[in-house]
Amino acid sequence: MKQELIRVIEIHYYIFRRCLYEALEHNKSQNLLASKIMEIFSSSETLLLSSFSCIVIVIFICMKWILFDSRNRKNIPPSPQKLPIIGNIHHLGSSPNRNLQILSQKYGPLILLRLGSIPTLVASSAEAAHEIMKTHDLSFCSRPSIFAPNILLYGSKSIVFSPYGEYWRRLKSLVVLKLLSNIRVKSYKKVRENEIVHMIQMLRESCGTTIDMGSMFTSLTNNIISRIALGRKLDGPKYQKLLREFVDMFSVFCIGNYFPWLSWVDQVTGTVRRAKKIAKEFDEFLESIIEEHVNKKKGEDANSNEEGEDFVDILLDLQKDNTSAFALQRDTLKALIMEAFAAGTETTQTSLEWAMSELIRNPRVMKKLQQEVTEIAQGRSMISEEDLERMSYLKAVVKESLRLHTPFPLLLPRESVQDVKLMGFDIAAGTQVIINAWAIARDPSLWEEPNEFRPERFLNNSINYQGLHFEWIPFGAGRRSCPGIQFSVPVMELALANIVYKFDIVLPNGIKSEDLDMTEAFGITIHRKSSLIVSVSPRF
Ligand code: HEM
Repeated sequence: MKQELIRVIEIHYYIFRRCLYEALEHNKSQNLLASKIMEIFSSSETLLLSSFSCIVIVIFICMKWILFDSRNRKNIPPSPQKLPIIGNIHHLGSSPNRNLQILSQKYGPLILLRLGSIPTLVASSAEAAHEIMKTHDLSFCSRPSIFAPNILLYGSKSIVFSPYGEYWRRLKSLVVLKLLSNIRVKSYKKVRENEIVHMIQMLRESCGTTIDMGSMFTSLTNNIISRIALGRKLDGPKYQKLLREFVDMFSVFCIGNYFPWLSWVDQVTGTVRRAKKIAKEFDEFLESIIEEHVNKKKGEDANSNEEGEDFVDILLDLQKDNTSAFALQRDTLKALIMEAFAAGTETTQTSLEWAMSELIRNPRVMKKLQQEVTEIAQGRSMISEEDLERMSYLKAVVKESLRLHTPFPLLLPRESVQDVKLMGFDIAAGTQVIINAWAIARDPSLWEEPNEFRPERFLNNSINYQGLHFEWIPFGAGRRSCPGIQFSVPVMELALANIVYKFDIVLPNGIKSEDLDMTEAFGITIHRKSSLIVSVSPRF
């Protein structure tokens, strides 16, 4: 090695001298200068100096060599073949959860993809999920910067897409303690029950004809969230449309999400303009709602709203609270309200639609559920939230449906904040992380007959919503887990219990229940591709 180094220095020094000589020789008029320079160059000090610079160059080369070698020695998770420029984007296809499941069967539970220019780790086993969201939760607790929330949520000022840090911590604890606490969510019981009565009325009116259950569940969840968040319903097709566009914007393809340096293309394609237009309209609407609340508070009749305080009321009070360590800016307030719509409506609506689809396709389960709710209701006109506690089969139905139809099949992307060793692999800081919760929930080594709808598997076991059992994580786990569980689960349970209690449900035009189309469509959530059109008839 030493000999080689000396030889390299000698050769470089010789070549350097030769080149200089040739270059100067070329220009005859500079001959004198050439010989002068060569003279200087041949002096012993210069020899020393140039030898030193050659050594520096060689050390630099060796360092690079060593570094490159150590990088090579790093244990990187397996990767399927990449295409030039796009990397592995083509592997996602139109059903990323299914396609990534297939890849994991070939390459193992941890795969490293390159989506455009973004290194992306995909985890597809309960063990990998446990390692990421529990053992190394702190290393994987950030979120990547994504186009839609940057525009729609005031530069990602809400919780979901905030990078990990003090701002996110304070905001999350504020929301968990003030907006989505157990007591607070219970206080909205009247709103939920009231909207369920309204939905049952719609179903009753549809008897003798058909009804689109998906649209009905959309109205139910929109009404509940808007009454709780804003104090009133989003009446009129204008706001319904705006809300639809707002939610849809989160699943629009943006080149900037894969190639940050190409985000200008999203300007050219009009995606940015469209998002800004929606954000502006939503902002104007929220401003008018906030003004309404401020004016109402001025004429303070504290309990004038019979539904109690809504989210805007609570947040405005927090804004005025000088004792709070966290100054709540107006944009943050609006981002939190928008987030409730973005995170809470489509997820709950989709879950309800899938649960109802599975009940229709599985008459045995439907019958068993109807027996349970009828027994507990004891002839009362409606099932109340208090009744739900005793409905263990209903709870199992909801959990089983969330297992087969995890609304966010890949959860929400995370990002590593530091280099970390994960199951023997080296994961670099800044790697995007996807957890295929859908694949885990259908893993045959964890679930018997995983593609069957069998609520019984959730009876008499301890799997709960808290994200402690990594084979079933529809709400995520760890620091970034969903704070909206207590908000959405009672809505799903109450809606399903009352529908199956009051009605028998069949598919129209004599379509057999087992022929119900269950094709999935991938968007912000995984939802039914076709509408769920049914006929209902009263049970008594
Ligand atoms: C069926 C209904 C719902 C499902 C399946 C669901 C699922 C999820 C999932 C998978 C995550 C990411 C967890 C992770 O990264 O580990 C999440 C985050 C979140 N969810 Fe939900 N969610 C639902 C309803 C709601 C509701 C009703 C709200 C609020 C009203 C809500 C607010 C949030 C927020 C704020 C976060 C971000 C947490 C963070 O980044 O720290 N979710 N949700």
